[in-house]
Amino acid sequence: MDAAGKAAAGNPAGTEPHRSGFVAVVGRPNVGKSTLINALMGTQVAITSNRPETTRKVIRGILTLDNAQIVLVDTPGIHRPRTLLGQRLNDMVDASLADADAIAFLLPADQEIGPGDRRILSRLRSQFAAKDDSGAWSWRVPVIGILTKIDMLSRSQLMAKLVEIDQFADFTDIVPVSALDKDNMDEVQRVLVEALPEGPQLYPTEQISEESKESQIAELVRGVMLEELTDELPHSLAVVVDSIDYPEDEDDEENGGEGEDAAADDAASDGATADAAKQEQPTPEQTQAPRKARVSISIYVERPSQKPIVIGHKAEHIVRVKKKLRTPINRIVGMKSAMDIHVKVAKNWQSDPKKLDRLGFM
Ligand SMILES: Nc1nc2c(ncn2[C@@H]2O[C@H](COP(=O)(O)OP(=O)(O)OP(=O)(O)O)[C@@H](O)[C@H]2O)c(=O)[nH]1
Repeated sequence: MDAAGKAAAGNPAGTEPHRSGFVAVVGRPNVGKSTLINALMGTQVAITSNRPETTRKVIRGILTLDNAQIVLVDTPGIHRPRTLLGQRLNDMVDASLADADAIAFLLPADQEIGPGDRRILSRLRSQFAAKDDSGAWSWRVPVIGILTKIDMLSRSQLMAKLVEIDQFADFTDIVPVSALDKDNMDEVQRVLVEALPEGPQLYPTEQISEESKESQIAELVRGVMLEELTDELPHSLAVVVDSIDYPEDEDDEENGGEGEDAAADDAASDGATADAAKQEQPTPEQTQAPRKARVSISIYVERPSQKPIVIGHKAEHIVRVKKKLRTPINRIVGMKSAMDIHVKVAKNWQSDPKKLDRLGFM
């Protein structure tokens, strides 16, 4: 009996029980996890980019409906760890899977099922499935196969793809979707709700994310930076929001002083960063406008040679990041804000446990 059948059987009066729980969204890099979560949420909670492995933190979107609350756990791309960072990312995936009530396994319509998908499947099976006497796998939690990006397929290709996915794993259900075209989103939502156990609302209705303001801003800055950098820099970029100072905190001398020192350090190190530092100096307008929050952001690269690439000619990347993110950051901070962005070098941070801790990859 499916989840809906069970619910109806246990609920003779016919009123739908309230359901709630965690849905782990898994899939290989670039499969469309963030886009799907955003489309389900109807608001920007997870970053998207056309480059793989942009999702480095587990971000939860909390979707509150009349009959259910779905807590979406976005996972970093599951991949073979090559660095300590890779290992920690995989640990995060384990942690977000461990308390999952259901799993949404995303497979892209525009690519063949490949070794990456098989690796995820075997990992899910080892944690969530058992083989019965006949050799068939049965899941301990519902595992929904979601075929993403179906706008890229013709109708006949779609049918063939659904058959292929059906043969790939014993999914509890399979739903085709295009998050980009908002095609079949209602069905995804319905199937996810049905996969969840009965339970009360877990978070207040107005809460859409468990992320702190600092992490939300850091993710946004990182996403826009990756778009800016196209192919120039690999994923050796980490972003940390050091502080958000509201106007009443502005006379906190320690924070203000640190920001200026960092800008001065940047200026001293090379010409390109001097431009950026100039951009970072508060303008007279900023210093006279105390009703702005001050957001202090550090962007870490692994080598000094990467700094000018990140900053760009005449600090063009920094300027564009600020321009693109002004409105979303004002919204997160809750008032008008000014960004101080400093580009710093943390040598080999991807392999240094202490640096990883400091950069938030605990
Ligand atoms: N055509 C099409 N493209 C999509 C769709 N959903 C996502 N994409 C594109 O696929 C790319 C990757 O999407 P993301 O949502 O960032 O993928 P992700 O799985 O979160 O990626 P990682 O963070 O690397 O794990 C982006 O260029 C999206 O615009 C879709 O429904 N249709």
